[in-house]
Amino acid sequence: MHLRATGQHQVAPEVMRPIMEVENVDVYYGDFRAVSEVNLDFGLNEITALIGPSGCGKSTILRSLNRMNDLIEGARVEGEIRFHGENIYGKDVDPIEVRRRIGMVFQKPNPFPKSIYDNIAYGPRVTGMKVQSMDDLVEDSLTRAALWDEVKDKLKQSALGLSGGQQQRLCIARAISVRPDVILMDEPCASLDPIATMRIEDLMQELREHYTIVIVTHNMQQAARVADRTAFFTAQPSEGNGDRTGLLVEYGTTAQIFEDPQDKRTEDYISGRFG
Ligand SMILES: Nc1ncnc2c1ncn2[C@@H]1O[C@H](COP(=O)(O)OP(=O)(O)OP(=O)(O)O)[C@@H](O)[C@H]1O
Repeated sequence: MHLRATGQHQVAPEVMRPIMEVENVDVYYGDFRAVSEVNLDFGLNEITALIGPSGCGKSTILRSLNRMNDLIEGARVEGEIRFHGENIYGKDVDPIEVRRRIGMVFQKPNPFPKSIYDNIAYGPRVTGMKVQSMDDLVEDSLTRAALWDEVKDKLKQSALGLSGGQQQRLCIARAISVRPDVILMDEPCASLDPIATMRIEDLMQELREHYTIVIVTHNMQQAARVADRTAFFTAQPSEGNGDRTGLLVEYGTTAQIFEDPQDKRTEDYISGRFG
């Protein structure tokens, strides 16, 4: 039995307008090759889901998209990842600027132990962004993250007093505040209840009007609901030392991946026979 793809993906254009291109990418942790030869484009204003069994390298690839892996000792990316045509690993590229333009939201909401207002204002301040009115920027970011109405009367209160779902929307607002083009989400709903999860999924559909989203999810129904395109990864023993290396098996529109998978490994995974 296949999951039916039910989300906005049905309108995914056949011809993608790529904003990011991943070309022949291998990612290593020391000598260990965690993922191998990934080729993948991300379409402008699309939601792309990365799915696959545990350990296949989804988070590793996601972190390489905004040079977050730079912060992990021993991590190394080979190949090219282009953003608006420019290699983000190029010699003169500032990784801080890369992370501003390609923001990230993590599995566990991680607001700063500061006020709601300061959580949003922090990024623009430390990056020296020119801001006409910080109040307006805070309101705009919280509105875009569908949180403004719930917090507008308590902006000076600690962000840690918010519910998990609100904290995650705050983290999305924080990512938005520095005006990124792309938002990477690493299992953003993993710690949330079904209602909070639904709010984030609805929010993602609103955000894709203005942003490109790449989401790692364990939840295939979620990929089927939200993503325009889906990439299925798996991990296979590599020759020699028995390590398992992640690889991209199949990439297509979400409808194609879930309803007409071309590779048996994809079919087995989405039909629950594996993983
Ligand atoms: N910081 C690290 N140092 C060394 N190895 C790592 C590190 N992070 C991940 N790995 C290894 O890289 C491989 C891919 O891990 P990764 O977390 O990217 O997979 P994943 O598909 O996101 O898994 P999960 O779904 O369980 O989160 C695994 O073998 C993992 O053990």
